[in-house]
Amino acid sequence: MRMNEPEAHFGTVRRPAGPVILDLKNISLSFGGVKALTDISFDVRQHEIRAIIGPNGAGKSSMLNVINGVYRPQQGQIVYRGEVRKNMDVHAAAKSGIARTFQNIALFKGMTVLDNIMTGRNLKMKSNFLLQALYWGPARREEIAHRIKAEQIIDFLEIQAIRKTPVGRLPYGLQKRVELGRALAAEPEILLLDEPMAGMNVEEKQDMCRFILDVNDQFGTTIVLIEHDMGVVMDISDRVVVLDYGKKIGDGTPDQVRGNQDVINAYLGKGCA
Ligand SMILES: Nc1ncnc2c1ncn2[C@@H]1O[C@H](COP(=O)(O)OP(=O)(O)OP(=O)(O)O)[C@@H](O)[C@H]1O
Repeated sequence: MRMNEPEAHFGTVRRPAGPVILDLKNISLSFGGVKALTDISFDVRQHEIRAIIGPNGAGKSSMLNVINGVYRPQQGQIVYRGEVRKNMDVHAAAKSGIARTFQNIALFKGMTVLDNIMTGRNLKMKSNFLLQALYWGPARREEIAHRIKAEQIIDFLEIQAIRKTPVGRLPYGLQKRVELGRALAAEPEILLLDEPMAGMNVEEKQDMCRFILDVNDQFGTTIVLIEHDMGVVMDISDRVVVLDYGKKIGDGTPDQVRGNQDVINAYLGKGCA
């Protein structure tokens, strides 16, 4: 639907998707006797918004955890930016430009919004611990540069008014926005979002949709997201992959997936369309 030509969404014009940036080939992952993923293959194109959907326990979070190196699949291959990734761990994934948010917010609740977003810059910091502790010379200049970047993200996400507020005091929807900000602070090439709208009211969902589309459009960030709200998924995604019991049962544009009988059956069977 939106692979080759930009379309208007929430008032923005989408940039066209580029070449394949992430290729997942025949991924299988088990936990003891539980098969979380069985022979899953799909790819992600540069700049696209790629959704992973499926009923509870389908393997969606496991898939994200494979992509960012939390889990190592027993079988299969991951090709990122044309290179087969071996022994990927979370740190290596983050360093190579893959950032994520979590289903349950993972922020430092006692710290301010600004400080939480600054933690997202850690991987970009070059000066050593001693220089940072002394706040001297290069460390000071670096800190200032990182703060400027953090402030730009705060402006982009329209959270200037709460930049000094401890995150734990914020309503849930704003905490989710701060979490997005922290992931953006790493300037990722691929952003993995695990249920970015979970627990939000309609207005908060609309805001989050707009920010996801703006991130994708203005920074060119490739986005892979898990989301249960079908309206949102079908509205903002370029392509959707559907999992059920750890197997892939559908893959295509929102229209193709909507008309896929296996997908309809899986959702009707679980009663959560
Ligand atoms: N760390 C783990 N140890 C054991 N089993 C796990 C682990 N993580 C996931 N599983 C199992 O793998 C399967 C897929 O789980 P996963 O959380 O990936 O599904 P999901 O589609 O994200 O579900 P939900 O929508 O409920 O979050 C489930 O049967 C789950 O119990």
